[in-house]
Amino acid sequence: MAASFNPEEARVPRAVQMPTPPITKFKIGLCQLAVTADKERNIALARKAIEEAAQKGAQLVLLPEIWNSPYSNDSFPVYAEDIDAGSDSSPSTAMLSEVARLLKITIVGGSIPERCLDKLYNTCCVFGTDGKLKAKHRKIHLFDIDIPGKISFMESKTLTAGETPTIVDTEVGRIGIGICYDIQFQELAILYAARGAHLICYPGAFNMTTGPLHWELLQRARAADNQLYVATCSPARDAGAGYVAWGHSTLVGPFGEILATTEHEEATIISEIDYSQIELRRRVSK
Ligand SMILES: NC(=O)CCC(=O)C(=O)O
Repeated sequence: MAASFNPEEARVPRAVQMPTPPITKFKIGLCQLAVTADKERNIALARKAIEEAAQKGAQLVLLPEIWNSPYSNDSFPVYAEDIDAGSDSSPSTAMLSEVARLLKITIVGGSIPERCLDKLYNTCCVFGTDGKLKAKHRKIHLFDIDIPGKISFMESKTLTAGETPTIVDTEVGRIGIGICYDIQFQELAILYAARGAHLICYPGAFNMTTGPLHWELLQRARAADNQLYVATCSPARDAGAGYVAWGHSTLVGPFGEILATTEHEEATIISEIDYSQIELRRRVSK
């Protein structure tokens, strides 16, 4: 006998009570950076892009996954920084801290390879308007892929997986953090929504195989399912790199709508976030 299905019993309330954000409307800047093998240049370029975004009114700036180093297992150990050992050991995060403080903006600092004791992580640092480190997210789901003739990459060859979700209260609302492949795991986004996130930021470097298939789809799905904002930021595409990034940094609203996006070249997107849209979304479709 077929089991009967009662949609009323099956229905789970989706609308989660969210905390009142400190600000309802603000501009976000997504800096799609051209990453090179020259770390100092990468840091200088990131600084310039952040300053330009802030000049255009961005109160929150998001950087790409692995923006200070080429995205490769050979590079991760060479470019890795000890974030907890202070600014001398981590010029990349020292720069982020300084610009966040000087410009009084919140920075979700993409990710860099992090060295901690004998381990390496793919780590995102969040800085508040006072320049203080508010949170550190270590990529939980390492990207191991092998599609014959298309793409093969094993982050787990050099990196260790993070163990904890990261949700942080900032001057621009409650933000959940995921790094790239973390976006494939809906349960992480559900958890952030359940904990009252207004926005999930995913620095990410999808590639020429999975980018066209999944990048936009996943961002819109995470935003629409959880009725919140999703922001992503990729490195710009370098067709000559060992790993070719898809680009297409994007902001998606709580209805699953694309609010702003770009192609694959170096670019900074400035777009508005309006958290009253989350309430509206949750009122119209409980
Ligand atoms: N850097 C990454 O985690 C890439 C993830 C990706 O491309 C995917 O398909 O997922």
